[in-house]
This record gives sequence, structure tokens and C-alpha cells, in this order.
Amino acid sequence: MSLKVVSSKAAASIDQELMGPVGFTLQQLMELAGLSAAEAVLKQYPAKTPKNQVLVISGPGNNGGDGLVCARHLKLFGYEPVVYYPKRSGREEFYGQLVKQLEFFEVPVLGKDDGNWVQYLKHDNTVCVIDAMFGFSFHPPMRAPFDEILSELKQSEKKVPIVAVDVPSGWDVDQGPTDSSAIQPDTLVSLTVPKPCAQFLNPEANHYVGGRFIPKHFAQKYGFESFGYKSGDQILKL
Ligand SMILES: NC(=O)C1=CN([C@@H]2O[C@H](COP(=O)(O)OP(=O)(O)OC[C@H]3O[C@@H](n4cnc5c(N)ncnc54)[C@H](O)[C@@H]3O)[C@@H](O)[C@H]2O)[C@@H](O)CC1
Ligand SMILES: [K+]
Repeated sequence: MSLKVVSSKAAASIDQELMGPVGFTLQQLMELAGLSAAEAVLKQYPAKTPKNQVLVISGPGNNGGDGLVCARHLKLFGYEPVVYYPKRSGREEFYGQLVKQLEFFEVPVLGKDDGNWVQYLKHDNTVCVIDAMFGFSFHPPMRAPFDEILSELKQSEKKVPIVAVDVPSGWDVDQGPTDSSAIQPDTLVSLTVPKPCAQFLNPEANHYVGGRFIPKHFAQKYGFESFGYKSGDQILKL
């Protein structure tokens, strides 16, 4: 069966319509997106004490926000998340609140000067790393400091599985990986509907759809059928 996908342009229109005329707030959608990513981790990489650490790398936009929310849910699910957030969003009021919530949950949030973040890729206790750097608004080429972060992830991807939120960071949203230095996620959690780059995922990789927040008629308007989520699940393995 062929994969249902929408282009980066259509994904941005869906986003604008949901948060415009439909009346959702970004906070609502991001909460469900982050919860979906955490649920995929729970399914795919169950925590087994002491192996329960997850490194979450958050970028400067909304994909990064999904990562911040995901970390909070992971903590509630019994993991020990650590967030690396090297470039904060300009929307400090909103993102500052997400960081404050993480502090409340005693989740460490490392900033750009914390060169130590790499150690979490090397810990035996690390179950996986969440790539919440860039989503559907990314345009190559990658700028600093994310180029170096991706090169670290690439070096460790065989040892520490990468869970990409919505789009594997560095990939062209519509064309997929641009060269052999691109990361290869072990798991992709596509939000709302996969983007075309998902077709280039390694066939052995796990692919989930999450972000269960649209009715059937809205999906059809954008040219795809709703996904068959089971019961109250926030994710569906494709
Ligand atoms: N409707 C949806 O499906 C929802 C989507 N959400 C998330 O929002 C994401 C899209 O968020 P945004 O539009 O904020 O965009 P992104 O988070 O994809 O990235 C935007 C940021 O990346 C920077 N950037 C772009 N290209 C770069 C490059 N080459 N090098 C370095 N930095 C670069 C931009 O300056 C901007 O700060 C989705 O992929 C998804 O993860 C959810 O948060 C909420 C609901
Ligand atoms: K990502």
C-alpha cells in the first residue's frame, strides 16, 4: 500500500488553517504532538531501569517545542530525559513556560554552552535520542550549531537509535536525505500525516503517525484518508 503524504507546503497550510479559522492554539497541538512522540518511545524503546535515559535535542522552532513537551511526558512515563536546547526560540514567553515546566519536573535543560551534552550519546543508560531539531519548515543547508550536532548523531546512530519528530532533521522535507552524511532515524513519528521525505526512510525503520487532531473531512480536503488509530491511542504504527 502506498504511503499517504502531503508536501511541505500543504503541511504548512494545514498548520495555518488549524491555528487560524479552526481555532486551535499552538499550545494545544504541540501538547498532542509531544505526547505522540513520547508514546512512540514508550512503545518502541521501553524503559528498563537503569537503562531509562533519553536525550532530547530541541531546535529553535515548533519542532523543538514538540521535543520539550515530549520530554515532560517521558518523565511521567518513567524515563530520565535530558534536554539539549542550544538555540532558544524568539517566542520566549511561550517556550520559556515549557522550559519552566521541565524544571518543575526536574528534567535538566542544557543550553548552548553545555558542551557536555554529547556525553549522553555515550552513556550506556541512554535508550534513544529524540531529534526535535527541525520539522516541515526546514530548508537546507544546515546552519551552526546544528550541523555539528547532526554529525555527532550520525556517528552514534548505530549505537543510540534516533527518533525523529515529524521530519528527520537535515533532510529536505520533500526530497528526503540530501547526501550520505544525513542521519538515518530508527524511528520516525510523522505528525498529522507523513511528509514526502518519509518515503526515503530505511525500510527497516519504524514509522508511526501521531498528532491525532483532525477529523475525517479535514483530511479529505487535503487529499488523504484519516489513519485508523485504535481506541484512545495517540499513535499508529504504519
Ligand atoms: N499542524 C501540525 O502538524 C503541527 C506541527 N507542529 C510542529 O511544528 C513543526 C514546524 O514548526 P516550524 O514551522 O516552527 O518550523 P521548524 O521547527 O521546522 O523550524 C523552524 C526553525 O528552523 C530554523 N531553520 C530553518 N532552516 C534552517 C537551517 N537550514 N539551518 C538552521 N536553522 C534553520 C528557522 O529559522 C526557524 O527558527 C512541525 O514539523 C511539527 O513538528 C506542532 O508543534 C504543532 C502542530
Ligand atoms: K525533527
